[in-house]
Amino acid sequence: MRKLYIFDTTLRDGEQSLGITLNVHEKLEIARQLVKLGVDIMEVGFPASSPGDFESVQTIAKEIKGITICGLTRCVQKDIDVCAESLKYSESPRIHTGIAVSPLHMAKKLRLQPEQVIEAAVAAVKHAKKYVHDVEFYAEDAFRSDRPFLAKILESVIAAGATTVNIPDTVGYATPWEYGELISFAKNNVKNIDTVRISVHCHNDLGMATANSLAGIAAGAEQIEGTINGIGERAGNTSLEEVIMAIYTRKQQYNIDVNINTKEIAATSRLVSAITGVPVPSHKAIVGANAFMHASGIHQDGVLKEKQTYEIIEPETIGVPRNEIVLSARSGRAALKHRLGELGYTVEKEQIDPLYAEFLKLADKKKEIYDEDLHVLMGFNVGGGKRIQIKNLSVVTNGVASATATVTLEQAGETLTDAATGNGPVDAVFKAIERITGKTVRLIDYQIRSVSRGSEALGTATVKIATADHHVIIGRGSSTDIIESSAKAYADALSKIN
Ligand SMILES: CC(=O)SCCNC(=O)CCNC(=O)[C@H](O)C(C)(C)COP(=O)(O)OP(=O)(O)OC[C@H]1O[C@@H](n2cnc3c(N)ncnc32)[C@H](O)[C@@H]1OP(=O)(O)O
Ligand SMILES: CC(C)C(=O)C(=O)O
Repeated sequence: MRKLYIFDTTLRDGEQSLGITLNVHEKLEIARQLVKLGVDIMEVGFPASSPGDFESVQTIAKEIKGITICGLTRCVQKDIDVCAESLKYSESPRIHTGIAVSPLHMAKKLRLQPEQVIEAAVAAVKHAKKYVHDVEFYAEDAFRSDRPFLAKILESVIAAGATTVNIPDTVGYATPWEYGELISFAKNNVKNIDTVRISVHCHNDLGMATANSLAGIAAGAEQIEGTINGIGERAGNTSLEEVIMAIYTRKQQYNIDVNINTKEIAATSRLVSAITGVPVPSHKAIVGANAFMHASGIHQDGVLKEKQTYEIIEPETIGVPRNEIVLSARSGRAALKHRLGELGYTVEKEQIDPLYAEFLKLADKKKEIYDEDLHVLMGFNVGGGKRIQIKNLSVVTNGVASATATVTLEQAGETLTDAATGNGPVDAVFKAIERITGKTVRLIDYQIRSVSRGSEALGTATVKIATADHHVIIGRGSSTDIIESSAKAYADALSKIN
């Protein structure tokens, strides 16, 4: 069976999604989960882009072992030097360098002649080879390139030492049959292509990234690049979980396999969504909340008679266990621990009592506790070591555009109370928290959404703030009361300011 290499770029191209900036701790947490998932290569940043990204790549290169760690560069010597420096401690470093190859990009963006582009590409690959053996070359906007020129530049970089060639559909313009043809073209027309690995990298502008990637794989590509939940520049990248499960589910027919621990897919998707603040649509393939729900009578009847009538993937395969026990305020620690275990959480002995207390508080407000509630409970209340914790709050609204909030919070072991007015309840709460903590920030974004089911569904608030030195920080908080969620989210964000 042919092996397909999985190249995850959640921490590079995924982070290029509008509004996402991850700090080193957040990137490291996702990187650790990607190891559990079993990806073959992870691209973790563009080290020359900022000192923060350099630090993230360097930290991941130091901490994450047993997997290839990759950094992106332009065909610019300084980018490559910085990238090599950031990857210095990796056991298996890869430099991913490249340049645009379409007539449009070369003429209008790079303002270079095609021959100059080839020179820059060859020089970059040779320069990267001075540092690492494993050099991937990307031919940006390859889908809109002139094919003879594409063949020429790929031959040149292979001769210069590239070990993988990436043939992207940078702007998501291809259709599956055309993208398959592009990969076949490269296989049949580029000298020595069989000495390197071909990689596919697709964007989702026309909603075809997964289909195009599969067409590329069918045409002979050995590596697929994508992101968890499909996040990325503009309409996003190929969703890795979709390609992985398409290959996994149909491996007998296509004779291709992936070396992925599929049981970690749901957990990885949840973590990426929680850390980036980008929600997963409920109908999203594989990881959407409804992906394994059967709503209409004929389907339910079919599934009860034989699961396979409407189920092509068993939810357990991606780490979503079937639920046979109902959790409520009448459940005990054993049932709670059992279900959390099924959902993939390890609960230490000393965690169970505080966790159970939180569980009961929630269960008293809700009839039934769903898995989504448990994920929130685990994410926000256990082992988080949050330094600012909301203890109490009350809000009085005085007309349509004015409110007064009184907040009590715990910060560094002290319990503090203050009040503030604002142009609405949430604004007043945020101002009261700022007064107590003495931290003044700029609110860039604020969102609230329901994350569970039932009449008292949990609302999760996500706030994005910018500090005076322009660091962007995301905070989250959940409660059945949306003002409390908002307060918790704000406190969570302020807790992360150094
Ligand atoms: C398709 C992709 O996803 S590519 C990856 C995108 N990622 C990023 O852009 C990372 C974040 N970017 C950055 O931090 C900055 O843009 C930097 C550090 C890379 C460059 O910053 P600056 O030096 O200020 O350049 P700026 O961004 O204004 O313009 C890009 C320059 O690189 C050139 N360039 C673009 N791509 C390449 C390339 N692959 N190889 C060589 N040169 C390139 C452009 O032509 C332009 O050159 P010019 O200034 O001579 O016109
Ligand atoms: C940098 C390259 C690989 C890229 O992201 C693209 O072409 O979309």
